[in-house]
Amino acid sequence: MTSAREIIFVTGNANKLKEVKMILAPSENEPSPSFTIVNEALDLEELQDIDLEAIALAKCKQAVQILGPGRPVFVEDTALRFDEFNGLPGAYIKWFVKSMGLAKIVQMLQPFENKGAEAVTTIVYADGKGQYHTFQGITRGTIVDSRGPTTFGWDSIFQPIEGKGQTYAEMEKKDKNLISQRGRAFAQLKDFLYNSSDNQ
Ligand SMILES: O=c1nc[nH]c2c1ncn2[C@H]1C[C@H](O)[C@@H](COP(=O)(O)OP(=O)(O)OP(=O)(O)O)O1
Ligand SMILES: [Mg+2]
Repeated sequence: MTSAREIIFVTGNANKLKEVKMILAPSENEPSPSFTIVNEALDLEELQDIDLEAIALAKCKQAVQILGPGRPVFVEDTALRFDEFNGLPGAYIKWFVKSMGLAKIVQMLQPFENKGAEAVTTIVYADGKGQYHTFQGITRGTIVDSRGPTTFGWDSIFQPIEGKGQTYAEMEKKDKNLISQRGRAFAQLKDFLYNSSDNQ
């Protein structure tokens, strides 16, 4: 048996890595894929932009520059867009969580009736042959008072519409992955990596 091709996931976020490894793993009846995922925890610069694809592409190009052009690599950027704020904080949500904390983020929406939000994960995969491929997943939800463990970003204040009234933080990982923006984006990358003939 030949050794599996390595694909590098550049992220400094251990929670993302854990979810992505679960999502990309073969399901029960699927044969093992011809690749393995390895992690590089590089701290990439992130473009200041509203355009989520532009942010993820710039992040991926930087990873390619650091790791070398011949190595397959992907990055993802995850945004939380409030309807009332026309999509902000968006990609800046990381800095809101870090600087303000979850309770004040919830309070920002207190004057408004509309607590609707969408979570968006944008992946850019560089195939090691000079091509960049983009995938995106979106999940709609509501911003609520924090419920559940606060171990992963804004998981405890985001209640997806499709769930059973639980926040992401209250859900089992496998259930979150079934409906989450990350689950949806990586299902597309999984399909691409498992099935695309020029990826063997
Ligand atoms: O499913 C999620 N549920 C709750 N919170 C989440 C989720 N996914 C990302 N997050 C948080 C992490 C970070 O505070 C921000 C995204 O920022 P983002 O730049 O994409 O992530 P990061 O800097 O932590 O890792 P990376 O090294 O991959 O850029 O939202
Ligand atoms: Mg980041």
